[in-house]
Amino acid sequence: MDTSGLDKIPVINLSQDDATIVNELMTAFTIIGFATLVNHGVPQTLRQQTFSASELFFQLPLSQKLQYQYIDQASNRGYIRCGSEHHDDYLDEGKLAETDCKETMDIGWDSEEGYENRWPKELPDTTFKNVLLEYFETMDKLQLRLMKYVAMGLGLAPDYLVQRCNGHHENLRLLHYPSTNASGVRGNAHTDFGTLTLLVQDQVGGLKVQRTDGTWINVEPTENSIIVNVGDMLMRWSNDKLKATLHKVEAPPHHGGDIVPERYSIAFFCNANKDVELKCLDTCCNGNVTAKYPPINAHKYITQRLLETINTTPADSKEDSVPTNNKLISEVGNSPNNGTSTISDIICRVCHKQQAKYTCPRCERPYCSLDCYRNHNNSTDDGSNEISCTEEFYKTKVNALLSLERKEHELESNGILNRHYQQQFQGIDIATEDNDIAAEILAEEELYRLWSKLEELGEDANRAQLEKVIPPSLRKKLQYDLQQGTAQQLVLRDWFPWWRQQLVVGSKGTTKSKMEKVKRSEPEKSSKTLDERLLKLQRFELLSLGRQPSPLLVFNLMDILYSVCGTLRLYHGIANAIANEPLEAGSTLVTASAVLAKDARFSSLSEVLIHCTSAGKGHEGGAASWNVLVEDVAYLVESHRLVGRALLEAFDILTAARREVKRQEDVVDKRQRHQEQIKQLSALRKKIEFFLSWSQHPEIKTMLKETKIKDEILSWREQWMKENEPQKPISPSFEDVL
Ligand SMILES: O=C(O)CCC(=O)C(=O)O
Ligand SMILES: [Fe+2]
Repeated sequence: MDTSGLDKIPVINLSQDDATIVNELMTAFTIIGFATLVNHGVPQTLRQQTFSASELFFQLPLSQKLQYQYIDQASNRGYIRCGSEHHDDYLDEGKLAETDCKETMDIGWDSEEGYENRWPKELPDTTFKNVLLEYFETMDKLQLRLMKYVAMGLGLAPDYLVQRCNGHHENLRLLHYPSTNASGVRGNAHTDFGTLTLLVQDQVGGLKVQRTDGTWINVEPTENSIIVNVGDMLMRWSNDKLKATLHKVEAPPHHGGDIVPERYSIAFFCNANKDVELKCLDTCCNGNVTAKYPPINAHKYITQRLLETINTTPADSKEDSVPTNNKLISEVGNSPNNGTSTISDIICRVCHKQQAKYTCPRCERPYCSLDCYRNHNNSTDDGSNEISCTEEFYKTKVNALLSLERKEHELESNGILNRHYQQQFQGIDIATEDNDIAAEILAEEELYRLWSKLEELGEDANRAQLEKVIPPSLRKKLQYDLQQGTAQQLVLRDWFPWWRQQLVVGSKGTTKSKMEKVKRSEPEKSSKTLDERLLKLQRFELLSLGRQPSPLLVFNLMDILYSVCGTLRLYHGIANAIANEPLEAGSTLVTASAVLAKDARFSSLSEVLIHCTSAGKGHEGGAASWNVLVEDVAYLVESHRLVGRALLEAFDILTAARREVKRQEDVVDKRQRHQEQIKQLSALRKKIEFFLSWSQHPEIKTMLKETKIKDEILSWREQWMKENEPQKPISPSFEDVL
């Protein structure tokens, strides 16, 4: 329906009779997806107390707020600093993505098992935690009341949606938009993800809702009203009958001076229960109306949307870094050196800090350094937001090239498949054939030039075309480079060990090594479904014939984790390991763990750690030295979720390796050997499964949390390093990359 004539969003009085409310609400939701609620029953004092709580929190120094930082999208709780959220889907044509100019604090249902709200110790419960919990409950009641009306309006039983939205799968978000010297966007245009959002705003204003003709309606602040809007989840559920409308926050035009004041708002995002399958409601797809969206699990949907939006690792490793959005004047309570930097067109459009020196040949985005070049993503011209530049693209190209090379080599070498692709290049004697060229590693600029040539070819380039673009001499160089790992590092997406991400987030006073500078972490598939997968694990008692879990197993677990960390580092994460080198990754994983490879048993901390100091051999050419990996293990073992994730990734690597062996079985006549490998891999998977279910046993969870195992490992490591010659990393080049 055309809303170009609409100049304000409808106001609905909730003290009317139900039938009238249903009618008005449905009209508002089907036309514009927004309404202003009055007489809603939420006490004015509670609203004021909640705003005061929010102010108290955001006025804390940044260093303190960062102690309560958002950890991950599955938990969806904690503080997110300015510049961490982006909404690239709805950019105006030709506009570059900018992060939102707001900081937020997210609070979930306080009694949810496995997730904890990050209550700031600096603020008394009476003025913060208790107030927010009361607000949470009050808003929950209001949303359930509204869901009843929505169900009635959609022709469903009144409690149909209530029953599916009463699981406290909600998220109370405090928002603070710091003062700014620039007019323009403070929060980019977006639709909300959930069912309904209940929003209250202070008197500064700036919220705008899009009309069908692309213009915007101002949502003026009014005392004591609540704005409600439809989110994508409800839009999908209702098959687009109810509209999730684009909205954004802009700095108001002027406020008597150059500086636009800070703004506070409070959003209560409501979602369907975690286990709800979101599929078109029966009353919304009948007759000749078909469902527009495929069914999806509610929790998965939200987590996925959050992953696309929130970057949990912006400049967080550096407390005092300038926020990525250039418009900030100051973050309240922050040091004055968080000041403005006026942007000109030649400021790097990736980090927004340095002067831009180069322009991406593909998207013409100015950037300052190789790092920024690697990190820049850009929406395509048609706004479809595919990652069209950088590593994804190059990776596809190089993979295409590699697979051609592979095929050829396989034929030449009589179908030998079970080999690392780097080994395949040994068939070509680079050093003797073309010594001069091969000896030097392909310069980065040269690689980029090559990439852009490849790009011109398009996705379906055939071998002849590739050969034309990549002359034989250059191919040798590229192969050599791949062999050396240099090109691989260029083509692989930056990967940062996810367990270290938590380290940067959490622990104050930890010595920060070079590795801990945060890079973009891998939003891995497995992490999205981590909790679902952990919950599905067989109970430990069932696997171990009713025996109680032995706490001594933790030493064997450490040996496995040591190997998992080394493998993931070496292969730049699970996604890459599985997609490109499942067999090699599987074999690294197994050989570097004495428990997996030799069924070894460790019975004390020092026994396993001494083993680790020498187990680097298992990671020949590996990604990090033993002391880094031992530190990795220390950070993993204190959380059953992190242990669970690491083991699940080990499990996935073994599964992928097994799949690869099976695939080869079809091609190569080596059935018996392959059958044995498959058996071994299956047995190893079982072993990992055993450790998985052990690590999620309630007693073990508590043990991991409460014992000082992390500290013991770290102090053992310090001591060992003092007493023994500090060992050099096995492969410093990988460390440098990290
Ligand atoms: O701050 C506001 O007024 C709007 C916030 C918003 O739209 C959101 O967080 O989804
Ligand atoms: Fe929103």
